[in-house]
Amino acid sequence: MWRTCLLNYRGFKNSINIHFHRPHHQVPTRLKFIELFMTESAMLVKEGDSSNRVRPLLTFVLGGPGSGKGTQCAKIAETFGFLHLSAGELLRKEILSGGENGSLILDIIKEGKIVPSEITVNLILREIELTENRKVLIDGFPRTDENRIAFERIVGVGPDLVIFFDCPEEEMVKRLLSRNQGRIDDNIETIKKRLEIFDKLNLPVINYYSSKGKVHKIKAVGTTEEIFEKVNPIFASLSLN
Ligand SMILES: Nc1ncnc2c1ncn2[C@@H]1O[C@H](COP(=O)(O)OP(=O)(O)OP(=O)(O)O)[C@@H](O)[C@H]1O
Ligand SMILES: O=c1ccn([C@@H]2O[C@H](COP(=O)(O)O)[C@@H](O)[C@H]2O)c(=O)[nH]1
Ligand SMILES: [Mg+2]
Repeated sequence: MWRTCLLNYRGFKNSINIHFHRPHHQVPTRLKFIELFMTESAMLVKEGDSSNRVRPLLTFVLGGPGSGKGTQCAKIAETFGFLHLSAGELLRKEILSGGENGSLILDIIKEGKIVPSEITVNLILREIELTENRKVLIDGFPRTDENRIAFERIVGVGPDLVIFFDCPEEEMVKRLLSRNQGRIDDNIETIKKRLEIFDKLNLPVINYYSSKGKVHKIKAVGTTEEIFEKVNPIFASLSLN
């Protein structure tokens, strides 16, 4: 049995209808996902409801270890209804679930190094495929230019915006050493390595997105609430409904 799907693509100037015709049993999630992601500004237009984005609004949230990415993402998610995906958390879950890459991931995290892109991108992709939420925060990814390129290759698009929490090293170290969540990488030896990797590999990613005009840099000092006061207007100014 064949099925015809209609996608109304609304660009900045024009609107076109795209018809997909394919066997009913061949509607795999990945294909659906590629369709959904085929364009930066694709919108599914239901009659009387233009608020239903096809492609999720993607936000990358970056910053050094302990800069407060997770803390602020939780507040953004709660206030603005985003799905919060922490790449580090997905990798830690993969270790705990005894997945096939678990021991490799554990060894890499202990050293503060970066997990191969394919593994992380596929974990993120799986979560995006599972959710109906069209507003997604990706916390702590991409960590390297290679991560960034792999994401764009596999997913087909980049972020709509990037938040960069800029925090002094000594503040980050202080926060990490008092986090007390039993993380294997929250010890001073691994923290030093994570900071080095951040400077060497993650700052170039931030610079890349800055050159594209996508980065909102937030000075991440002060209380959680003070920092959120700087974050809030960025999301409040987006048309999220
Ligand atoms: N503004 C703040 N002032 C003081 N402590 C904070 C602040 N924001 C977060 N923290 C605390 O600092 C620690 C690190 O914060 P968080 O986990 O949000 O950082 P992160 O950027 O996600 O770190 P990582 O990269 O290691 O996952 C946590 O214990 C958190 O409660
Ligand atoms: O995209 C990613 C994200 C994380 N890692 C590894 O996990 C740890 C912890 O990440 P947090 O964001 O601090 O929770 C990080 O130091 C890396 O080792 C990764 O490889 N790729
Ligand atoms: Mg975190």
